[in-house]
Amino acid sequence: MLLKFTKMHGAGNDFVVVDLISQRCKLRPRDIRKLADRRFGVGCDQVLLVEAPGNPEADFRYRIFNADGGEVEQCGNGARCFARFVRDRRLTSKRVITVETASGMIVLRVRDNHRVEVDMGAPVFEPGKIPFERTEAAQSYSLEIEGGSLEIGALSMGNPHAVHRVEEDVQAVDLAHLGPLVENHPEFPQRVNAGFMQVLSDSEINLRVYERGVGETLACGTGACAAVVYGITRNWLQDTVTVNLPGGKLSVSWQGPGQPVIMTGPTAVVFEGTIRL
Ligand SMILES: N[C@H](CCC[C@H](N)C(=O)O)C(=O)O
Repeated sequence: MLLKFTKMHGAGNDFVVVDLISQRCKLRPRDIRKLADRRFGVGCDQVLLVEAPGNPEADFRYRIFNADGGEVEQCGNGARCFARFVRDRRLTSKRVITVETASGMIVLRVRDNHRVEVDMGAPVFEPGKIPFERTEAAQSYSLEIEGGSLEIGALSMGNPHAVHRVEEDVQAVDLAHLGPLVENHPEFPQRVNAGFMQVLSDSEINLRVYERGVGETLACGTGACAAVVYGITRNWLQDTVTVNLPGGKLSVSWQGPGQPVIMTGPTAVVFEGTIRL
């Protein structure tokens, strides 16, 4: 089977985007893994599928698959690239695009210079909905790791996040060692994205994310949202924050519980291609 795709990235978090409206084909997990494979395929952190909506309120359905082939609920950097992709391919001329995802509806607003603003919806703190095996929601939790403990915030942005504040330079964190220990911690039954943030001021953080199903990525949109929400709940941050990630900067705003998290950032098209699956 020949499949047309577009390679894109949002602040270095890279994607293979496939229009399944114009091309009718069924992708199995092994096809997703091949698309994402950086040697035997195209190579990306996530594969994004563009489909016709099931919900009449939505313009499109947006499905997200990690490089390991697993389908996930949300991808913030991918949502921005999704908006650019559907307009570049003339699937819509709208600048405000409503999209159906596995974790609910999100709204994409196309801004200038290929930047896109995403209403990511409200964060969820109930442990059972993250999911995180604790009985009570708390501002922070002590996670037992290798005989020690890590203080984390835990919340869902549609997908699960654990965020730890480091006092030192975030570049000094041994993410290759700590990341998988958090990602696969038994108290996160669907695994978790592990964020490590360094607070520079009440309006700027450095962040690195070891993503569930991928490993460390150059940027994580939902991870940036989760880190800012955690920082605001701990009174370390005010309501609009610049998030410096290894691959670029995102702007994240949140006005408090029950309110949506608004994330704005860049999109880039790298190349278009056809792959034989
Ligand atoms: N690895 C994430 C999905 C992609 C999230 C990230 N790329 C973003 O921009 O939000 C998960 O398993 O929940």
